[in-house]
Amino acid sequence: MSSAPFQVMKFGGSSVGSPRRLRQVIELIGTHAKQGPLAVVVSAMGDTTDWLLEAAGLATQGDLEGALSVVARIAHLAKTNAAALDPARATALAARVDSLLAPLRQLLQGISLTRECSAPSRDRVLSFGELVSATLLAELLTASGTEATFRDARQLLVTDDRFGAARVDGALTRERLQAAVAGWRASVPVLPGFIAATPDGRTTTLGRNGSDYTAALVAQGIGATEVTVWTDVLGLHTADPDLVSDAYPVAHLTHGEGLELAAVGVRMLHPRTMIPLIEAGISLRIRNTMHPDHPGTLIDAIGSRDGQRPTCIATREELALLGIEVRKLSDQFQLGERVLAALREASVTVWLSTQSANGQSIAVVVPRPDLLRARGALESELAQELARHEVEPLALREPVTLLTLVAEAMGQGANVAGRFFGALGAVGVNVRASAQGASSRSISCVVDAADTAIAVRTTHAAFNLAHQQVSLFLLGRGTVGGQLLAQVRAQQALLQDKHGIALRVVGLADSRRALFDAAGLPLEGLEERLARVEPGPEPRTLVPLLDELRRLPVPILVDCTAASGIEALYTEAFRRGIHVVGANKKPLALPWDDREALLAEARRHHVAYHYETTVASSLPVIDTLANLVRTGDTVRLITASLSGSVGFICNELTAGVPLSVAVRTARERGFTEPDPREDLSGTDVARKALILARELGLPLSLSDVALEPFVPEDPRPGASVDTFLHGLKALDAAFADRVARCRSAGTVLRYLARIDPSKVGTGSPVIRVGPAPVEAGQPGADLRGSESFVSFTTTRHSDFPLVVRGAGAGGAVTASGVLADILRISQALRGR
Ligand SMILES: NC(=O)C1=CN([C@@H]2O[C@H](COP(=O)(O)OP(=O)(O)OC[C@H]3O[C@@H](n4cnc5c(N)ncnc54)[C@H](O)[C@@H]3O)[C@@H](O)[C@H]2O)C=CC1
Ligand SMILES: N[C@@H](CC=O)C(=O)O
Repeated sequence: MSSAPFQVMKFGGSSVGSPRRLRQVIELIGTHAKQGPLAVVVSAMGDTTDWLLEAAGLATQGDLEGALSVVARIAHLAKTNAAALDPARATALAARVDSLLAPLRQLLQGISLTRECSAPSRDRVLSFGELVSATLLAELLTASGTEATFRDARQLLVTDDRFGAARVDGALTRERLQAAVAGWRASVPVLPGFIAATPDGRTTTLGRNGSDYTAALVAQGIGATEVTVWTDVLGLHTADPDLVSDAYPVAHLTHGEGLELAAVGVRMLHPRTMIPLIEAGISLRIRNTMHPDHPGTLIDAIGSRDGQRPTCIATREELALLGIEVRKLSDQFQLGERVLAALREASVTVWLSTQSANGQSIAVVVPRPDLLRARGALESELAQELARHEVEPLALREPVTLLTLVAEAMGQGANVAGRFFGALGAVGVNVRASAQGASSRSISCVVDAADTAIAVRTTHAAFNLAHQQVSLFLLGRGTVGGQLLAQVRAQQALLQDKHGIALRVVGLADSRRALFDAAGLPLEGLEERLARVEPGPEPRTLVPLLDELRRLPVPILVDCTAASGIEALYTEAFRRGIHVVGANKKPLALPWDDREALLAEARRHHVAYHYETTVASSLPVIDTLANLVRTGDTVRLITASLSGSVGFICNELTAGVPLSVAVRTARERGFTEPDPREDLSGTDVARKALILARELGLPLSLSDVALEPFVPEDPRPGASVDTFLHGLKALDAAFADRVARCRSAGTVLRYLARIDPSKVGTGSPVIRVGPAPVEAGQPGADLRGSESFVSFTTTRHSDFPLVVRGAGAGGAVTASGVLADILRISQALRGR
């Protein structure tokens, strides 16, 4: 017979709750039993424990019939499961279930007569769930070819008589288990979890996670090396997967981390379970019955094998925060000591307590259901001080959530607390209390319950995700917005894998409709989905959506509209800590004071406002200029062809294309503004030139620009774009003539901007925008298609101006510039 050490496997209620799961359990046990000695601990099937409580409750109310119908439900589940696994012996197994439950029926009858369910009776009632499942599992295993024997835990685990949460007599339990184990190698022992007995044989229960505790005690008693808890998840996750979709199973944890997580309320672990394992150096594995090949989580003395040490985020909800503060400075009160003693006396669990450095105030976090008791205990303890107004009335906050980060390396690096609180602060979560104790493995804080999901998601991302999540709210789904969506779709995976940036489009709006989902909008078919949204009332506001956006990681409002007045929305965004990336020039062409106020608002709230594409699309014009200025160069002159659309039209005209056709083509190719009159009037170029001049610090406004339009002003300004385009035919001949004159003079027609800072204070315009014949060989003469160019003559670049040149308009290039601005923000914020 093998002398190899035992393994212990524990199966929870869900693992044995249905024929399908039960079949997997039997297969698993069969496989593992062949590999070495095995002991099995099992919980009650499915919801049986809840049903038993229900039956006890009904019996206590005198409703025996109701109680017995619940027992029938329990019996039915057990019989159905057994019959499905061993149909040949279905009748015998059903009889077995009935005989096992017969004492329960009698017990409930007694309870219904006395209308009293004492704590010992309640424990006896509850014990039937595990007794039935362990008995059936042993029989089904044997029938399947794995020799197994039911072993009654009540003869092995000895406890005191605190019914409901009995305390185990470790020494006596170990003694009994050591004596029993010798007979366990020939046949797999199957023990009911959760139940034990007093030395005189009265049934007790072990409280929350009792079956895991049974498994740990059995493992310690029989000298096992490993306990596997089989459950329905892939292991212990970095955070509650219901709250964080990115949470992932942790491969390895140390015993210390496991204990810490158990202590702060991670449901899968309990401190009582961890202690025998730690004492005896036993590893704990958490694995999924449905995925037996997945290694799950291993918790042992070593922890991480590969340097990967994710931080687990644990939450404990349904708590209340009580604050007590002494009004005057005194060392008489011993406040903390008295508060904790009073709560202990009142049997109130304290999940967190934190005192001010001088001990004058203390905050305690208690279970919400115990709040009244806790409050009563404290008010009675401090009655005299409260009456004398030496202590402030108790401050109360509920519901709150305790959020704890656990990682072995937590205390070993600088700025863990900074990252933790910084991440929470960035999404507007107010930390109500915090504690980092002697343990270097955890740091906790208390947040309002309403903030639980955002707090967990944010800290999880800040500590665990190799990538930075970025939340985009896109305004505009036209030429630029549509291309941007396509580029995000195409680049998303690469950006996440190679650059650690996870772009998530959470909102999309056009001029009439909006879609928003904090979890991220699926990009496939998104524009079509927006188009199907019923338009909202006019005028509409997007501000409530900004309130949602601000709570997401790295929130960015992306403006791909040409809307006027949108600066009001930017201001609201800045105030909420939301960054803005804009292709829209209008907010930057506001009167000087308004533009300054807008930028100041962004600075005040420490958010970025990037607008590289407002001048010459994705060409690096603003960035280049900013670098020249920042590095101390002096810009003497800027000459530029700033309009990709008008540049394109000039080239088409030169090639003999009529003006009306050239404008239509420019529009079709996405080079023009939504209203091409903005281009042809020169207004769009004037805005761009103004944006550049202002980057130089010149406090100019649009009215300061000396502007000569490319096309004479439309005599019908209110006309539709189509009517305007149609009317352009009338100008075809004049433009053909203009171009011919240029050609015969050896020049090409261009539309240029000139910014000359030396003109400041001279009375001559600093900014000039207008058509100009350009001689061959001069900058701009050889521009092709929608090319733009900007030439900076500076102190350092005096002989040979610094020239930026390339496509200056178009949906795809502009969108790529917008995306680059988004990535600039994302990269700057990575790891924060
Ligand atoms: N097309 C180009 O080559 C370049 C364009 N830009 C700028 O990009 C912006 C967008 O241009 P396009 O995409 O060509 O325009 P577009 O007309 O194709 O699209 C504009 C979009 O904005 C939406 N919109 C309008 N007002 C809105 C509001 N208040 N809220 C939400 N959505 C609103 C419209 O419904 C439409 O979906 C403009 O400001 C333009 O100056 C900048 C550089 C180059
Ligand atoms: N209408 C603009 C597009 C970019 O701003 C242009 O043609 O330059």
